[in-house]
Amino acid sequence: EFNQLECTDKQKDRMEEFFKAKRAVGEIKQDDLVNIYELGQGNGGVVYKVRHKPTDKIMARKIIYLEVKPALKTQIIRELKVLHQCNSPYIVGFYGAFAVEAQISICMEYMDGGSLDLILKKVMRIPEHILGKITVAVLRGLSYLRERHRIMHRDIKPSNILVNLQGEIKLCDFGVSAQLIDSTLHTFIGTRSYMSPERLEGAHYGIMSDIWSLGLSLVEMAVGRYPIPPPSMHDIDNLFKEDPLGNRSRPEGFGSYKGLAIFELMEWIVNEAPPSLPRSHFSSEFCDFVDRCLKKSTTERADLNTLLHHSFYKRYETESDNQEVSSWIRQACGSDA
Ligand SMILES: O=c1[nH]ccc2cc(O[C@H]3CCNC3)c(Cl)cc12
Repeated sequence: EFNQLECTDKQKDRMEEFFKAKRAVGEIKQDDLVNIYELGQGNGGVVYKVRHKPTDKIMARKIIYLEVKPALKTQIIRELKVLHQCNSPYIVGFYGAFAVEAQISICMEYMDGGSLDLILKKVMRIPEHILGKITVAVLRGLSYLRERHRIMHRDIKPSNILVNLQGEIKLCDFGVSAQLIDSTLHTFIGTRSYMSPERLEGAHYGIMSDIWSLGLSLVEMAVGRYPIPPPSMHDIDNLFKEDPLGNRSRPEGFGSYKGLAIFELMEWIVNEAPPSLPRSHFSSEFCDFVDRCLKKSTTERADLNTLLHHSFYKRYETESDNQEVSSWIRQACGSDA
């Protein structure tokens, strides 16, 4: 089910625990689930924290409303079954999927730390050593999807990277069902794009497009705001001005930052220079890592294997314990705001 070699003993134990819980749950029926509250929205669906009554198991349930012909709905459910084989410490667990009328439900492992976009809103910026651990998890998750399932993620961004209080970091919302992708392409709503220049131009795209999205996501989480158009040095000084009271309130004008309209953003990504990290606040390895991810030309951009040998990745791949991330997540979740 998953490559024994790549997992630490603790990761193996956790995977076995999940498989045990999944066997206890068995086939999920709509009437066995009760909604607790909404967790997030995205990719054409709403995600709820739910309880599976027969086992009292807490899960995340993504509901996608799709008015499609029954034949397509059956195809989507069949394609989603591949998720039963997606077992990795870096991919969020899958309990099952089912369809009722125009609703498709995807039931997944609940991650009690939430998604990184919501955490970012609370903590303003994510420190470099945490971003190093996030980079390791994302690259390993992308490698797993490519090596074992020959798929790319298609939607790498902070809101699709989930964390839990044990310090685990996992990917969700990757495009496993071709039909579901086709059926929800028109539902794009959003004010930002993590799509690579080649994808925005309608050219062929693949895993290299995920690498661009990772680079852009890392710059956003490091600086604390969506990095297009790139913040000026003045903006950076403002963003990093440690408030004397050390409180978390954002500098004035931050919240009211008027971003570009989505089309202008896409034009900027295609026509202007890519964003980069200010060397004044980050290590040269980190700056170099994101520069290699954010090359506009796919031939210059680093591929997955190059990044797995990059000094920034190497610096964080050794520590296998989640303790450091766990305590950071706990203080982030605990922080008021
Ligand atoms: O706990 C979760 N487990 C699985 C999935 C999931 C998805 C979530 O949000 C979606 C919507 C925005 N991006 C991902 C959120 Cl906020 C949480 C979870």
